[in-house]
Amino acid sequence: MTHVMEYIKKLYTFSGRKLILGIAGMMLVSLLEGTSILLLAPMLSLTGLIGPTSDSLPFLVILTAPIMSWSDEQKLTLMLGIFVFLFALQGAVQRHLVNMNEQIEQGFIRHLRLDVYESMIYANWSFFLRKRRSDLVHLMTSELPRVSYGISLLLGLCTTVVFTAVQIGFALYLSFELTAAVLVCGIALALYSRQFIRRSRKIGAQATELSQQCYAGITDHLNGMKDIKANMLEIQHLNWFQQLCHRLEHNVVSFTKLQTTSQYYYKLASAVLLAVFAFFSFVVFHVQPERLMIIVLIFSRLWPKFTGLQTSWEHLAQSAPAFGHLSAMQKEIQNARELELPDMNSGNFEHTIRFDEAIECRHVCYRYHQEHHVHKENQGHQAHHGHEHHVHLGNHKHLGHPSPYALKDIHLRIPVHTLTAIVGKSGAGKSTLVDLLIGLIKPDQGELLIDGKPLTNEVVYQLRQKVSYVSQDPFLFHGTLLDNLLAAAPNATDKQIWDALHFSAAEAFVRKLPEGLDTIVGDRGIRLSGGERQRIVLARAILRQPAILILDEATSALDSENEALIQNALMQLRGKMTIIVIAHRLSTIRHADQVFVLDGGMIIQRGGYQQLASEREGLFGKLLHVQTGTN
Ligand SMILES: Nc1ncnc2c1ncn2[C@@H]1O[C@H](COP(=O)(O)OP(=O)(O)OP(=O)(O)O)[C@@H](O)[C@H]1O
Repeated sequence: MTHVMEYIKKLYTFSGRKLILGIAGMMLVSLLEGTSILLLAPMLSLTGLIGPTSDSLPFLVILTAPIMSWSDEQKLTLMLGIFVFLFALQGAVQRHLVNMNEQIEQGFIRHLRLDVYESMIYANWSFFLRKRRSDLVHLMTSELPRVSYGISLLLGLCTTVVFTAVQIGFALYLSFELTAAVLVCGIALALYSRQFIRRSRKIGAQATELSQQCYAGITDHLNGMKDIKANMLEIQHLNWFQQLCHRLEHNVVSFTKLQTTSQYYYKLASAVLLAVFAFFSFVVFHVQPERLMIIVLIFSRLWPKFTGLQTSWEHLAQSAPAFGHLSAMQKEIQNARELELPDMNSGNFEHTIRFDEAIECRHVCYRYHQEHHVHKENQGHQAHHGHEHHVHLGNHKHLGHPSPYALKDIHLRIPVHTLTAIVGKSGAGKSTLVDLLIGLIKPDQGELLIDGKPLTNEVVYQLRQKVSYVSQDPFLFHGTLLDNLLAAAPNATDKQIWDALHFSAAEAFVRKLPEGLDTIVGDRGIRLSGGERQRIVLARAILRQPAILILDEATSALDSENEALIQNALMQLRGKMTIIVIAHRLSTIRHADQVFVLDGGMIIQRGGYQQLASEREGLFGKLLHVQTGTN
């Protein structure tokens, strides 16, 4: 419950006085309701249902003294009038408070949701490398609503506690001994019911784990649907999902069973207690009927409150693991925060880097942390066998041996307005080097310089503002072609858009589409071919008019004709833009000003294309030989 307390504090910080006001208001409502119940006694007395009450209910004497001379009819009218007034007032105040509480609750949830999303979006890239995307989706769409529900329960619980306390006060006034006896029984039952709370928490923890697995599995399956279908793996995935569904079902049913059991105990206790009280009141204490009637009335209102408190508490305990999970994730996300994003459009934003000389790497080393590998293994287990998934929260926890260096002693200089090519075998470290050049990951050793100045946290966003990066796995979101293009440059004109499409050799195919720029591209651009997707993403990159254009295997899916068109377009940008190209097809980098050849995370060759091509014993020469078949 520590995490629940943490969020109560946050709620108080967020809502401030309103929260206290809400609780105070609820006290007033309880008071009004209590008073209106007390009024039942004089009413019953007036109607003759119960006898004279002066001895047993002293407050009646005080209440009825000023109207003693009135006729019974007048007294009853007044009593009924007050009764209706109190109930109406109580209803109105309650209505207002319920609305206010809902506003507090929803406002807090909005604040929480935005806070998590904002921290997530500003978390560094390393965070995303070690986290499963589905876990983040799960957090936002499943755990947050559970926390929201928990907060709503908590507010309800506060209200019920206040309400019950006030009613206990009235009951104590009416009959101290009997109310005390009810309280002792209530407390005894609550203590006995602690086991239900413990079990609720356990069920809640299971619910978190199962729903996390469900999100992860479904995401994996949907992402790999083509492979699943093509390799006829449907049955395996269906079996896995069936098992998970059984566990989810069992989880929910167990919680309902637990709740109905505890409610049954409370009901049973209520009947037994009422019978025992009635018996002792009549036979042993000889309590007058009117007092007994009021006590029964209060008991029948008080006991359901106890039951309600128990039920809410169990629900809260069931949601508590979601609070714990959210809290841990929030801390981890906060720790991974890259830096505050400056307001680029504000007049105060100062561009301290100009990038008019070069980007340099000086003796840079980098390695992915070992936990990534562990994480990858877990993903497989989790998706297919439902094994428990251990997530390391807070500070990085390194398991096993450190992973090998993905980059070792990288020393290079990329002058502005040149075309630089990075080549090497698969896994050589090319993409890692590019991630490093744009500050997505930070070197473990060595440094990165822009125009001779270190690339610090403060300037990394300035650098990225100047970069357009086309990754190996280009991303298009579900929307029209135009939406996707405008995402990068919202103010681009029609001409700029068509120029960019022309540049990326996409103009012809877009013009042929029946819907043109209004064509919906589907999830991740699934309705386009691989090559079409690459060309649209390239157009989008150009539309930003970047100072640095980075193409990571950006034309790998293109036919030679379209690739040649793009090569020509890139040639025209030479001298105007800094271009960094990662390519497997060496023919595409023939015009590069300089080439770096990577192997095992190290630069093993560097120089001009022709120079490297002539070094036949070098890796570049060998790769070229394999690709062109020349000697
Ligand atoms: N997220 C990651 N976690 C752990 N190791 C990684 C991660 N990404 C890459 N690696 C490892 O770092 C090394 C370099 O990978 P990188 O992706 O930079 O190679 P690459 O030269 O771009 O390969 P390719 O040409 O196949 O894209 C590889 O050994 C790879 O297994």
